[in-house]
Amino acid sequence: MTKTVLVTGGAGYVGSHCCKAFAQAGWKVVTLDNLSRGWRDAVRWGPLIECDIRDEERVRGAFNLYKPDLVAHFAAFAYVGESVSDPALYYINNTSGTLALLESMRATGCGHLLFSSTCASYGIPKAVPIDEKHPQAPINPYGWSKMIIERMLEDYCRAYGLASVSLRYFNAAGCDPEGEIGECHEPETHAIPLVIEAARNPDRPFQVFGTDFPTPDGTAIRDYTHVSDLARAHLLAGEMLLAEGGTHIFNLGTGHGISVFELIEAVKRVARRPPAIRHGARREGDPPVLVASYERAKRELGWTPRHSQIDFIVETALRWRVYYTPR
Ligand SMILES: NC(=O)c1ccc[n+]([C@@H]2O[C@H](COP(=O)([O-])OP(=O)(O)OC[C@H]3O[C@@H](n4cnc5c(N)ncnc54)[C@H](O)[C@@H]3O)[C@@H](O)[C@H]2O)c1
Ligand SMILES: O=c1ccn([C@@H]2O[C@H](COP(=O)(O)OP(=O)(O)O[C@H]3O[C@H](CO)[C@H](O)[C@H](O)[C@H]3O)[C@@H](O)[C@H]2O)c(=O)[nH]1
Repeated sequence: MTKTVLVTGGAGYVGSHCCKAFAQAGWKVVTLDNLSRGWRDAVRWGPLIECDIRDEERVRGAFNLYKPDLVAHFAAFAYVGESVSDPALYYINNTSGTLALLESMRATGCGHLLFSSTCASYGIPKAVPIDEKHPQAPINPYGWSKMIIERMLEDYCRAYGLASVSLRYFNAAGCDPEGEIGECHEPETHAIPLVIEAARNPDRPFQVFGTDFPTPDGTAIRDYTHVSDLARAHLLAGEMLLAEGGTHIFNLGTGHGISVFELIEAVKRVARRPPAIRHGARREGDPPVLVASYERAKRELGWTPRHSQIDFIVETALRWRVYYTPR
């Protein structure tokens, strides 16, 4: 029988790629998004319910109508800097919003959830690669707003039987290889789209946030993971969850770090143009190195990244930027 997934935040970057992956695997997909930071035209694989996750009456109506087997919960705000200047926004939208969603699930008998967590919940790592047993010590309200949700999910499992998987993404990167959807944040703060922009437009140079990190080339190292690989992990996690239940946590990364200078070189190679660059100060709260161990996802989900070579990430992001961006 066809299974149904309700995707909160499905009009956003990672959520829309997941909608595509589930639809391609034969699932019925329903998106629930208030379009506060998402895009109507990214919703291509099923209906859009334009609604806030905190609007419990309408959310419960959607659950009663579509009777989803699984919820994939992406809806959140995700700007670290904004979370520092306006933490209330993050605790209200992310943490309290998720609590409202959990209550709607409980009221309507939906018992399976995939949750977008983040490597930001680890804070400054004590050792890399980071595995799931590494202590969580967020250094900003965004990370806290997500870590508290992981805790809620454990308690909801113990008391009410809610089954969940928290997926701690490292840096989501790249765009749909078929060019149907891509990354559109406004404002864009992520490194890859900004370096690409700097290669296309010398008037918009890319500012390197810190060249004095304790790394081989002095710039910060991140684990860029192709968004289509993340999407496939959600599908595998959803199937596992329906079969096994329980509370699970998985890192999603590649185990391979790329420095900001290496990223700039990759864009130069792929775009065949040198991006305009400025060297700037470190951004507050940026750890020097964030690299995942994804051994648990490999072992328990059978997941390994397939599309996360940096040149392919840049190629797909560039293709989207050139052909598909204007909205
Ligand atoms: N992009 C990354 O590198 C990254 C890394 C780690 C974790 N995450 C997490 O993954 C998820 C998706 O991130 P993204 O980059 O796709 O963000 P995004 O902003 O592109 O998408 C988020 C979507 O959620 C919607 N939304 C926000 N608040 C809502 C609410 N209250 N009700 C209904 N819809 C709401 C927005 O309109 C948007 O469409 C987030 O939870 C984020 O914290 C992202
Ligand atoms: O203009 C810029 C933007 C970024 N960077 C650098 O590029 C790297 C990647 O930065 P991003 O902003 O693309 O990504 P982050 O690693 O800061 O953030 C990602 O990981 C976070 C957890 O730390 C959150 O989960 C967030 O949602 C997710 O995008 C960092 O070293 C950053 O300092 C620059 O040098 N210049």
